[in-house]
Formats: sequence, structure tokens, C-alpha cells
Amino acid sequence: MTAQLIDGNALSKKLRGEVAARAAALTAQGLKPGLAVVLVGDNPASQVYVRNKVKACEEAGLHSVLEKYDASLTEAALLARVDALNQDPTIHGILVQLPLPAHIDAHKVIEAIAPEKDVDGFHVASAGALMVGQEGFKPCTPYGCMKMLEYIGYETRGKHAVVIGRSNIVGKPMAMLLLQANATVTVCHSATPDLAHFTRQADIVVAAVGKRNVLTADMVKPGAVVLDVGMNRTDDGKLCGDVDFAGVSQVAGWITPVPGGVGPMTITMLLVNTIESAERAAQSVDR
Ligand SMILES: Nc1nc(=O)c2c([nH]1)NC[C@@H]1CN(c3ccc(C(=O)N[C@@H](CCC(=O)O)C(=O)O)cc3)C=[N+]21
Repeated sequence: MTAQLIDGNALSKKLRGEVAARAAALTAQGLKPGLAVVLVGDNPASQVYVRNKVKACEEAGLHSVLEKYDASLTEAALLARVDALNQDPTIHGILVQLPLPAHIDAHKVIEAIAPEKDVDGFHVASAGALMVGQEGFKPCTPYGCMKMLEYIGYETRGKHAVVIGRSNIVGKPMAMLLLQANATVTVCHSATPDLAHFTRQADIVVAAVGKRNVLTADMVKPGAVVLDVGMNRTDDGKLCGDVDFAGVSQVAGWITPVPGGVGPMTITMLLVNTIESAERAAQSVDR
């Protein structure tokens, strides 16, 4: 292994400590920051993620409410819950865990969240703000990736970044953040004919496809930074990313592991967005 590891757990520990200090200061002022997590159905992966989010809140001194509903919950009932949380002054962030059951229109639910409580950064208003460079919540996973680049002191200006994947929650916002950080950005996806042609030119590769071994050693420029957003399982049930870690870590300069890389950073940035939202709420009360 020649690449240096970008340790998402270590960076998370540092950043969550900062969140905890800000949460303590707000709490002392009489405003306890609060996150509501809404889970519909019994997707086993979602159960684990949601539990991790609630646990992270507790450890950082944030108040959290977990609302669990069974898969038969109607769209109207969910929209009514979101509206109640929008009105609730003890809640500063609302996260509706995805995926939602097929009978519920996820877009409709996300658009129902008040943008000032959209700590996932999934609302069209948040996406639009990111696109035009206005203030708004950044989606947690790409935001966490940018923090990892900052952590290793990586200068993105003038570098070529290749993002593999074009989802609304990772690929597209990742490209926007890198662009804002003065990188030259290429977005590749399932219809890109020769992926390796692009990745071989990249100083930064972000793999966000959801498929194992999308990126192999022969596709990586020596010294490149490789950020692995994938969350997959090997045949024997172990968690793994989109990157062939064993091979790519022989060529790359920096690499994120899975687990212990981007995953914990996603939760960390959720806490950061929530504390930010609570601080904004505190300021609007002060005035
Ligand atoms: N509204 C919404 N917001 C989300 O942010 C959201 C979502 N829905 N739906 C599902 C995905 C997935 N996601 C993860 C977050 C952290 C880890 C994480 O901490 N992973 C650990 C390992 C966890 C394990 O062992 O399973 C790691 O990589 O080290 C993983 C996955 C957030 N998501």
C-alpha cells in the first residue's frame, strides 16, 4: 500500500467535538438543537443507519426524535407529520430516511420539508442554492467529501476531478461543490463509453455508483486522491465500496476506506447542518 488513508472516523471525531461544543453553548442559552429522523417501513439497512444517526446526535448533545412508521403509512399521513415537524420549534433539522415505500412520492415529501430545516440538503431549494452559490444546506455526503479534501490539505484549484455517478444526492451536488472549489469537473455515468479514459486523467476521483470494483488500479493516475462513496456487500457479507481498495491503494496518493471513510462523514455533516440550523434559529429569536 502506497496511498495514505483518509480516516473518516478520525476526522468525524474532531468535527463532532466541535459540534458538541456549539451544541453545549446553544443549550446553555436555552436552545437545545433538535433533529427529527423519520423512518417508514422496515428496510434493515435503513434501521441500522437511522440508529447510528440518533446515536451520533446523543453523543454530540443534540436532541433527537426518531419517528418510526410501518410501511402502510399513507403519503398524506407522512406529509402531515412533516408539516407538524416544520412547525415544531424544538426541531431544527428534519431527515426523512430514503428509500420510502413505493406508494409514497419521495419528491413530494422532500419538497414538503421547510428548506430551513432541510439538513439533508435534498430540497429543490437547497439544490438550487448550491447551483447558484447561495446559502443553503449542502447534501451531507458530498459535503463530507469536501471536508476530507480540506483535512488532507489538498488544493482543489486547477485540479481535474472526475465524479462517477450522477445522482441528485451525491454525484450532481459533488460536481457542484468541486466546481465551486475551482476544480475542473467531469461527470461520468452509466452511459459513459470509456470510463477509464476519464479516470486516468483525474487528480481526484469520486466513486458514487453503488457497484463493487467500478474503479480498479489500471484506471487511476499515480498519486490521485480517491474518495469512495460506495456502500456494497461482498459475497461473504462484508461492507465494501465501489473501489477495488487493495489494487487502487497501490497506485493512489490518498484513499478513503470503506467502512471508516465517507460513511461516518455523512453522519458528521448531518450534525454540522443541524447545529447550523439551530444557530440560525437562535439568531432569529435574538433579533
Ligand atoms: N434521507 C436520507 N439521508 C441520508 O443521509 C441517507 C438516507 N436517507 N438513506 C440511506 C443513505 C445511506 N447513508 C449512510 C450514512 C452513514 C453510513 C455509515 O456510517 N457507514 C459506516 C458503516 C456502517 C455499517 O457498518 O453498516 C462506514 O462507512 O464506516 C452509511 C450510510 C445515509 N443515507
